[in-house]
Amino acid sequence: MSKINVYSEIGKLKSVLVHRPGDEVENLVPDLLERLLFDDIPFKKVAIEEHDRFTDLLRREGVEVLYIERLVAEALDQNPNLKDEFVNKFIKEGINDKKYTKEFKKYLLSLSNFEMVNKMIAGTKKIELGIHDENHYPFIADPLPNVLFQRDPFASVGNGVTLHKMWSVTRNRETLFPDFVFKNHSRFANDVPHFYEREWEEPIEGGDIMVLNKEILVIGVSQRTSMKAIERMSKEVFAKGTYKKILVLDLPKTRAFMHLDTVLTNADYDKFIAHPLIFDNVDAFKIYLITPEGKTEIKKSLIDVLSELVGKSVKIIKCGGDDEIAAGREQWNDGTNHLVVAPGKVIAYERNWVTIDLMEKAGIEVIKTPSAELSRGRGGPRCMSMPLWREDLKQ
Ligand SMILES: NC(=[NH2+])NCCC[C@H](N)C(=O)O
Repeated sequence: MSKINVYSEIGKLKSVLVHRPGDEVENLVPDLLERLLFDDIPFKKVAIEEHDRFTDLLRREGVEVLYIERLVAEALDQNPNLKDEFVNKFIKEGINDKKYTKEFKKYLLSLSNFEMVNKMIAGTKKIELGIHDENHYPFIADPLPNVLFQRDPFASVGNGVTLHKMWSVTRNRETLFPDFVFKNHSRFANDVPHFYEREWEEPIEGGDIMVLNKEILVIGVSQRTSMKAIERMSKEVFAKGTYKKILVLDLPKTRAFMHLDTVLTNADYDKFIAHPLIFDNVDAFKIYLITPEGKTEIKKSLIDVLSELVGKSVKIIKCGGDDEIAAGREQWNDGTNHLVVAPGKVIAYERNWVTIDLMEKAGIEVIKTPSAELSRGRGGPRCMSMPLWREDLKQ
């Protein structure tokens, strides 16, 4: 039996991967925010409460919630012989000053597997190891606050996964975790085809990958994902998967278009949520179709192309509606970024009430989840989750 089954964005969600926020959010200071790609410092206690609420809502929908930190620890428990190599790899990629390698390794190995994985995510300060030196940089290894966004380091595509080369140095270590889990955890090992590898050169992130159905993917070329990466991935999915077409949206390369899912998401067979930016910029981006025969530019409007691909006339719900202030505010707080739990049923940040109202009027059922602290990292319910199993769609 296959271990991953994600052939759409909307099929009933059965199993999802997340990360419960931990000490990493208390290892953020203003000077580090820009480099670590986190926009503010969340209040840890409330961020955890909000996240627990989010996962409770998922469980109520009958979804199995898995935690990346637990899966990595379990994979290490199951394969004690691989621990040394895993720790060496983490240190090699994460240590800020090689001269502390020995101390840092000794420290990590003194922890239980679960504590160690959480520590790798939380970051380690020099003072925790009793180190005081002339270099005032406080961390032996930086925190990884964006592990919260399990959408990005890998993506489930059909029965396989793409393991990503991340655009930023700060996020690249995050992919060590899913890479280890898919290769070694007994639930997945040797049974999940890889359509991309973290060692490959060109960047690609999961927020840009939309699984439209069994044969079509929609992928954004964005600040984070390059055309070359998509072309390389296309060869693998065409050869090893069920895929026949990739629709590529070549978006403007700005932070507002950080990932495709910050401006466009699917909510039902024929419904998408989009930010006005995507329509205001239609002339600024090109649309391509990649098939096994090659890449061609498509000179049609996005709505027409999507309607053709899903075989129905597509309706777009505008994030923030026609009020440009509401649109700007709600997109900033991930108003376009919903997790679909079943066709026409989504989990959304409750603060984005203008967009929620428009979705409800369009017949979408919206489950609201709190977001005062979670939204400070610039990611919504879709960014915080990676589906591992969705029921297949009745076409
Ligand atoms: N799929 C997404 N939109 N993820 C959002 C990631 C946000 C994160 N702070 C970053 O800059 O990488």
